[in-house]
Amino acid sequence: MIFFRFPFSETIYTTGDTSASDAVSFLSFDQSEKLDFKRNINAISISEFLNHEVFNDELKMELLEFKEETSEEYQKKLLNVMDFIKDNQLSKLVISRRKLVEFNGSKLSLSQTFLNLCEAYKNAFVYFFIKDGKCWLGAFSELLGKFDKRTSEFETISLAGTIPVDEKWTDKEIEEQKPVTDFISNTLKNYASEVHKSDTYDHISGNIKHLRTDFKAKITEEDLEKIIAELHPTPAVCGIPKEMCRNAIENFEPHPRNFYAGYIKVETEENVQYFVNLRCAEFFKNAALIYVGGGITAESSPEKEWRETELKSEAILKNLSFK
Ligand SMILES: C=C(O[C@H]1C=CC=C(C(=O)O)[C@@H]1O)C(=O)O
Repeated sequence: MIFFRFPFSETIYTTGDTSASDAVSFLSFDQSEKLDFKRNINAISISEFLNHEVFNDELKMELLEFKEETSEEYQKKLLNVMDFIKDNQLSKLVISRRKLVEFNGSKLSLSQTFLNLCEAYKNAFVYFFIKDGKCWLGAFSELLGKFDKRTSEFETISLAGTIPVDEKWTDKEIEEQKPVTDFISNTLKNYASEVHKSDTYDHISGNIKHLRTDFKAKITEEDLEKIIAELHPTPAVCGIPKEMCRNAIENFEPHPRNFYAGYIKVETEENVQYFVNLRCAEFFKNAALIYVGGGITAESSPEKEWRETELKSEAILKNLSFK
C-alpha cells in the first residue's frame, strides 16, 4: 500500500491492482534494499483515502529494546568525526541519528499524519507506505533528478546548509553547499554539452531553510540511470569523496540508514522523477524512529549540529496525529 503527493500539487496518488510500467520504487541508502510498487498509478480523493484510516495498531512490527543516542554521545562522536574530516581534508561528511518517539499507548493515525505532512510541506514529495511489514512516512523536497521523456531535459538541484528561517547565512553553510554544487556540475558535464545553473537561493522547509542551486541539461534517455547512479548518494547525504565518506558513515553511525537518505523513483508515461528520502521516519506498532542528519565540516559546532537535527526532526514530530 502506498500513497504519495508530488510537490506543489493537491492530488494524492495510490497504486492500483494491475501491473503497469508506471512504478514507484524505494531504494535504501546503501542500495541493498529495493521496494517496488509496480502498479498503475491512480488519483484518490481525500474522502476515499480516509475511508480506510490506518492506525499504528495495525502495524505488525514492534520496536524492541531500542537505545537512543543521547545528545552527549552524539556530540562526543561529532568531535571524532571532525578530527577525521581534518585528517582527511574532507569538505563535509553527513552524519545521522535516529530519534525515538514512543507512543505510550496513544493511538496514532498514520493517514492523518500523511495529510498533515501534505498540508505543512507544499513543496515536498510526501509519501506513506506499508509493505512487507515495513511502514515509512516522509516529506521532503530534494530532487535527485527529473527526466522529461518528451524533451529529454534533465533537472536536478544542489541543496545543503541549514539554519532557522529567520537567521542569516554564514560562511559555514556557504562553504558546505559549494562542494555539492561542484559535484553535480562536474557530473552533469560528462553527459551534456551544456549545463544550465541557476543562482543560489533560499529553499524553505518548514522552520528551517537550505541553500539551493538548480541545474538543467539535455541528456539521452540511455544515460539517465547512469547519471542517477553517479549522483547518488549526493554530498548532501554522504560527502566527497563518495567511497571514503560511505565507509566513514558505516564506521561512525551505529545504525543502518535503511531508506533514509536513499531515493524514491516515480515513473509515469511523461517523466521519471527521483526524490531524496529525507525528513522521514520508520513506524512500528509502539514507536517511530525519525532519521535526521546534517553535513559536518571542520568548522562545525557539535552543539549546533545536535540542534539542527532536533529542528529537522520537527518536520515529522509536529505532524504526528494522535487521537
Ligand atoms: C541530511 C539531511 O539534510 C541534508 C539536506 C539539506 C541540508 C543538509 C545540511 O544542512 O546538513 C543536509 O545535507 C537530513 O535532513 O537528514
